[in-house]
Amino acid sequence: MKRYLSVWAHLLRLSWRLEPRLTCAMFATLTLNVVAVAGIALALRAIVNNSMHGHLAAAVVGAVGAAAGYGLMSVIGGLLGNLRILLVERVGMTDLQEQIQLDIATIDGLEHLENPGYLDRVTVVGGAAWGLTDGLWAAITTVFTLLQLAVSLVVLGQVNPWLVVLLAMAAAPIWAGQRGESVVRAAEISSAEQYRLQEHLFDLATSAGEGKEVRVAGVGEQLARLQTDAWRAATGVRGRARLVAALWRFGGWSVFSAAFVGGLALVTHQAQRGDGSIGDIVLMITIAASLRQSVQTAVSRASDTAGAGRLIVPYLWLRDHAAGRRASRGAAVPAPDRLTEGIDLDRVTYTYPGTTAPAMDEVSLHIPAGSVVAVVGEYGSGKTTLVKMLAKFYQPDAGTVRVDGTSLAELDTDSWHARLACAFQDFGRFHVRAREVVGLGDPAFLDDDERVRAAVRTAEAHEIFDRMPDGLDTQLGRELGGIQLSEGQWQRTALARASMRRQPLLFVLDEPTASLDAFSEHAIFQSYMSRARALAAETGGITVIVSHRFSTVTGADLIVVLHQGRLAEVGSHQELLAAGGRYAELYAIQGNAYTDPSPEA
Ligand SMILES: Nc1ncnc2c1ncn2[C@@H]1O[C@H](COP(=O)(O)OP(=O)(O)OP(=O)(O)O)[C@@H](O)[C@H]1O
Repeated sequence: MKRYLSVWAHLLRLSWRLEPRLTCAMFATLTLNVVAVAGIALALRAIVNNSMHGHLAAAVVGAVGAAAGYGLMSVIGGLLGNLRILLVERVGMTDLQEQIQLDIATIDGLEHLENPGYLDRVTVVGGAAWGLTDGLWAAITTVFTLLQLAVSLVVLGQVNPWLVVLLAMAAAPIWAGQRGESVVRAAEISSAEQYRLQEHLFDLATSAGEGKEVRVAGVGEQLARLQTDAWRAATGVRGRARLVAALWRFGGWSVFSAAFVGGLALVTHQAQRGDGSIGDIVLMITIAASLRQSVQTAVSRASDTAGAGRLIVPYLWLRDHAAGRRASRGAAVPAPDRLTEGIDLDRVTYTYPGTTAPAMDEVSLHIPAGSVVAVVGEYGSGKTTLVKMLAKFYQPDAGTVRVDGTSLAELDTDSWHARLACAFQDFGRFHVRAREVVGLGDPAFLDDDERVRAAVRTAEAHEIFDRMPDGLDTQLGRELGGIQLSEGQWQRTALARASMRRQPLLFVLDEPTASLDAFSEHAIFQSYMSRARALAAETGGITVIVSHRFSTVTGADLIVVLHQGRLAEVGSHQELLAAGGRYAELYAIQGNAYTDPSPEA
């Protein structure tokens, strides 16, 4: 509870710091709302009683008070809603959202983005800024609405203590409404499958992709019939549930109306007996009419507060996780200027969270400075995991990765990342301008068009960029009104991005040509081989190429063969062929597959 309150307190301080005037206006409006209803009711009573007793001046004062109260009431509702939205937009969606995004984007490693247990929380908290800030104002509004109810009850209680029962009765329509809603929700859940089915059938019948098969098979009519049946089944269940919900609401309102009539009779009787006044009747009607709305507001804002409470747990988890990761960095050693020895893996073992088999199993390997290393192996043998380990995206469960003798765990992550250049298999498709899609590879040179163009040339991507309608200003991605690229073209943009850093200590190409044709692949490997040699001479930088196609990596200094997370073999192409082991076998199979015409062909 203390930690929950600390989050609300933090958000309130944030609101005060960023938007002091809006925050004050919000509190002022809430305070006016507390007294408005009771004030109007008292003013109306004063008008009636004073008019009846001929006190004209006092009746006029009451009328002015009532008019002011009604004026206030008519703006307060809209004002509260608008102020709330403004505060959420200007505080939650700016500062808090930025802080959440920063935490997610700067946590060391990838576990929080890959491990399903973490990912669920990251997904929730990633979109939580609105709900959290709104939750603060929901909690404050709940408190003020309860105060408003308390004031109204005190005023009613003065007329007749039994009228306090009206409050409980005002909750009846709300309770019955919620019962009805839960019936509708249950019906929606039970008919969700039929509903999804009819949506799916509709998509099948109307989309271009499946439309081809639908026409060839001639099943258009059947699909339309099935879709209608599924629609009827889903809406039938939902329609009946809405009817039940309407009955619940009717029942709830009947209870409140009965209590209202009872209250009216009581106050009227009191007035007839001379214990009360006609003004009391007007006062009671005014307050009772607003009771249901106030209870409704208190209930719905309290439930919004509880809803936001569910966001607090993942939000606090993210804050703690990010802080813990930052603290565990310790006194980090900066990355070296150049590599002299190289990178060593010493019995490195790693199992992905939530899995049982290690993706890297006691891998020991020396990668000399300045070398070109090819990592090969079947699907799922651990190639990408190895390069991610070198990039310090994961901490080994056991064993150590050393860079020129310093454990990667001790190296400052940011400074190591600043000396990496990577084109990953699951490359990013950034919907930004052409200049940025490449320049983001080295933000320090984002606006350096010459450097961007050089990276484009290195990635052999100039043909794509030359054809862009607005050159480097071209927007990419159709959703943003930009041009659409093919998979191969997106991959080239990733390669160009990875080519922005001129002097990386580690240059990773993880299946950089998987979406490209054989001709492009050959040209790219030639280009990157000579770049790797230049890099080796300048900084002792290592180039790691992951590939399925053995024929493309024969020129590497060192070929690392992985099998089920273990190091199967390591050596040069010639050494591995001579050894006649797994590499030689797989190389022969791939060679035959490319050269032998298949019998069916
Ligand atoms: N994020 C992850 N969470 C859980 N398991 C993972 C994750 N990434 C990879 N794995 C598992 O780890 C093993 C090694 O995967 P990895 O991607 O390193 O293999 P790979 O050799 O690069 O495969 P491919 O050639 O298909 O890219 C596989 O069994 C894979 O299913």
